Amino acid sequence: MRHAALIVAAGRGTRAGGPLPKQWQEVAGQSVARWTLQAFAHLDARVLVIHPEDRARAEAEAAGLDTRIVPGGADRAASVRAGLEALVAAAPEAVLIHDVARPAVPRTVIDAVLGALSGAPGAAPALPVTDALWRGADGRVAASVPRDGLFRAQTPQGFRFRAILDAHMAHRGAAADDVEVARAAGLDVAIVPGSEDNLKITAPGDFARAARILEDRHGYTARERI
Ligand SMILES: Nc1ccn([C@@H]2O[C@H](COP(=O)(O)OP(=O)(O)OP(=O)(O)O)[C@@H](O)[C@H]2O)c(=O)n1
Ligand SMILES: C[C@](O)(CO)[C@H](O)COP(=O)(O)O
Repeated sequence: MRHAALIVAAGRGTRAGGPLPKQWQEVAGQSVARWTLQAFAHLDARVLVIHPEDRARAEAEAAGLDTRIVPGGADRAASVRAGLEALVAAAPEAVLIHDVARPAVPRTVIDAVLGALSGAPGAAPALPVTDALWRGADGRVAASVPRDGLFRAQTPQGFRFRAILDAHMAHRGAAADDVEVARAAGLDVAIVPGSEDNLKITAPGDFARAARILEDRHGYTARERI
């Protein structure tokens, strides 16, 4: 087996709100989690890391997508570690670590990350910051901040499997993402072009944005699909 997808889905989606954690809510006719798993259906293997209470729902959403489901941990890094450990026996050459909450990740982004791994042990998509940046204090602009060289990080963040497994096992403390863990272990991470479509559903308004992107891309509306 060559390329595996590790989808982290053990979060509770508190900022997004709603009756269920965001990954189990529906956008454009099916759950966020199913859209995300389908985006990686062409890879050789998939691991979905979940909260233990969500197993029945996860099994239903992953039906037919040849996905191993494993319990995650208290924070994102712990969930990634659980997913990496589940892949040890399969020993893929590369693993793409992705937020379940990014259901509209384009195929071009996935391909760019995989392609860049031939030249670096890590690769991740990002978008350059284009707006002016300020530091604020007490509701007032306190300073302008140079935006040169700043990027908005996305997932999937891809790595040679052994390298990121070792990096996660050695890592202590919190990490914003897997690039931070990789860099702490001395791994070089290439930046590849991200996409505005690859939004992370974080706040309630993001469901509608994700639905618009998926409906435009797939040529139907949620109503037609049902
Ligand atoms: N213990 C955790 C926490 C987060 N995640 C995953 O990490 C990704 C990015 O996290 P975020 O968007 O912050 O999701 P939540 O933690 O679910 O959101 P919130 O902070 O609003 O509760 C998500 O796919 C989430 O499911 C995870 O697998 N395990
Ligand atoms: C990994 C990540 O998606 C990169 O943008 C992000 O750091 C995780 O989400 P959070 O909102 O920072 O918890």
